[in-house]
Amino acid sequence: MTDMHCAVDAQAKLAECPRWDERTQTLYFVDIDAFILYAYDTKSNALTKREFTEEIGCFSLTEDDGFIAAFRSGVYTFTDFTAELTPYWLATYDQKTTRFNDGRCDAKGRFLSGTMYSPKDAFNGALYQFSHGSSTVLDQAAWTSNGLAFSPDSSVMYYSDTPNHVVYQFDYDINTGQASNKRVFIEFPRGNGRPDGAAVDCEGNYWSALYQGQRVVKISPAGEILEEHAVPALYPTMVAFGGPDMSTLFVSTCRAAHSEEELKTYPQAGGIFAIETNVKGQIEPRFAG
Ligand SMILES: O=C(O)[C@H](O)[C@@H](O)[C@H](O)[C@H](O)CS(=O)(=O)O
Repeated sequence: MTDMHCAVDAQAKLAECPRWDERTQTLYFVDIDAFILYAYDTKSNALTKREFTEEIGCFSLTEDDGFIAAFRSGVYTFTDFTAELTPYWLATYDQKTTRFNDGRCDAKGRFLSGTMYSPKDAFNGALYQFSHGSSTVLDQAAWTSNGLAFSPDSSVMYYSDTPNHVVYQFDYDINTGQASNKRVFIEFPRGNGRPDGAAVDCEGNYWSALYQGQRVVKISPAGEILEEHAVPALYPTMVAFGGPDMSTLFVSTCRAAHSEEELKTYPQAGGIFAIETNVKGQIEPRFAG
């Protein structure tokens, strides 16, 4: 396996939600705190951006090549990279303390996204599910919703609460969208990184970006750490599989959390890094409406 290299030197405040478009070989990602959605065309190396007026936490592509995205004020759709936003679900939570953070679609095209409750004095972070105009709260017991991912057969849903250093598993019924039997999948010791964004490969392994842990870990479905990969930044935030054969692992990173002294060691923090793996990732499901 090759070392991790910088694929996009974005210098982002908080790069997150890398998402591979297999149809166009484009890597999309956000800079949450700069209110930006980026598109990196891997064929031309062109990087384009769209600026919004609030934090964009995460997004999924749609079946008709549009976007559904979760912001601070709610969930919106847009038909292409530059199209105007159409409200899908407006926040019922307190926007002064809460915003959407991590999310993705399940295999039936339902969009799920969890919220980040910044005061961290109550477990107000919730996991929402959106489909055909309706919304459902699947869980409400987190500080920072993160690490949402699904097993290849959709029978297991993963969901992390970053500041509490834990990743949960749920049983997931892809036909009904119901999640049940919440249990701890893995807990990480304090002081050496905490589970941020994640992806599951085609073999069912859970790849987790360890925020403040300077690495990505590959974890078996049974919860055994199989591999660790160092990241040239202290704060990896999320991973995504992509590339011509879906075996490239992209890793987004946060720049703003580094000190000026740390940035001398990690000058490309805030970038998107990449490493070739010996497994294939799942193609991301698209929002069905
Ligand atoms: O990258 C993310 O998912 C969050 O937006 C980050 O801010 C990060 O996960 C969060 O800050 C971690 S924690 O809440 O400080 O533990």
